[in-house]
Amino acid sequence: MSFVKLISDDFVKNCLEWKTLVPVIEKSLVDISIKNKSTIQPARLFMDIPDKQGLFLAMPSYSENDHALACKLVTSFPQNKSIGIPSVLANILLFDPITGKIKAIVEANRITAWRTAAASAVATKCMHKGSKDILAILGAGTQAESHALALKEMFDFKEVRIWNRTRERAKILASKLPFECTLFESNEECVKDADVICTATYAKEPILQDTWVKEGAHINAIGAGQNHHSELSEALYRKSYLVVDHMESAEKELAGLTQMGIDIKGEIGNYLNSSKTVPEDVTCTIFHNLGIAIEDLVTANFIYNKFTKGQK
Ligand SMILES: NC(=O)C1=CN([C@@H]2O[C@H](COP(=O)(O)OP(=O)(O)OC[C@H]3O[C@@H](n4cnc5c(N)ncnc54)[C@H](O)[C@@H]3O)[C@@H](O)[C@H]2O)C=CC1
Ligand SMILES: O=C(O)C1=NCCCC1
Repeated sequence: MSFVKLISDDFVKNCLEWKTLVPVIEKSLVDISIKNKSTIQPARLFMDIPDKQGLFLAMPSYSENDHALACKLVTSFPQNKSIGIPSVLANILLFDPITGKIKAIVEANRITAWRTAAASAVATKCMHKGSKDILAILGAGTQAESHALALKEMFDFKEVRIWNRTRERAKILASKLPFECTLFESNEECVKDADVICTATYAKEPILQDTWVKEGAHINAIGAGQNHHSELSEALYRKSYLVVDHMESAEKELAGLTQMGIDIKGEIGNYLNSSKTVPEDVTCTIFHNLGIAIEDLVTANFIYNKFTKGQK
């Protein structure tokens, strides 16, 4: 008799480190940009839960190369924070890719935080060739934390800045990080002269304006859910070079942007494998990190392999 394996966030925590995860995520981003049937990932399903301002997402994917079939089920309930529960809660179901039989449920709160930040790190390395002295993070939640950790580890920024709507949360995040951070009262001051900016909030109105961002800066836009483009001002999009993780998802989730005539230049995988390059004369670069299922699949598969090895 075989049982479904249950793999907890505590186990995941002990398996993940940036230097091993980042290349795994990079490869998955390249794989998904190769349009053949060996890597499959449809645009995800969003279900609104309006009375709770919540979202339920189903994110299936398949990779022949990784010999893996998975579906992440994830909820986003921003109000959870007020009762001490993470806003984003996720589980990944892993299936046997030959029979379709379920083999594991991997708790994926940590995976979601880390794979997203790993994708931003990959995009930053690929799209931003300028200096990496100042990192500014807007937001102080789970994603802000993983982004601060990943980007500091990968690029050794001299200064890490944090702005949050409520300063108390920014203070809590700063106290958890294993390096010094500077806290800002104003988002405008926080991003001034920053080389790399990450936006990781639930803001429904822009928290980042074009006039605040220095020429040549790179922005990783992470937050906001179904309407994924509300953190950055329209003018900032218009003056920037915009790349996404997955075109098919962006056509759906960033439809608001394309309807305004803002051009999505391509998928990060095409830049990673050098079939496209970011022109040198662009004012700013934006990576729209929507978050894609293939990143969850490769990370969960990596964890599963560690888990089953440990059981032998
Ligand atoms: N791109 C991706 O792959 C992923 C994106 N997300 C998105 O990232 C964002 C942050 O998620 P978590 O860090 O998990 O949530 P969290 O609840 O841990 O942190 C949210 C942060 O946003 C701030 N915030 C909330 N409402 C705001 C507003 N109206 N204006 C300015 N700041 C506001 C809060 O103070 C907090 O610092 C969300 O929009 C979420 O949907 C989350 C997971 C994956
Ligand atoms: O990719 C994910 O996972 C999520 N993306 C946006 C909303 C919360 C979860």
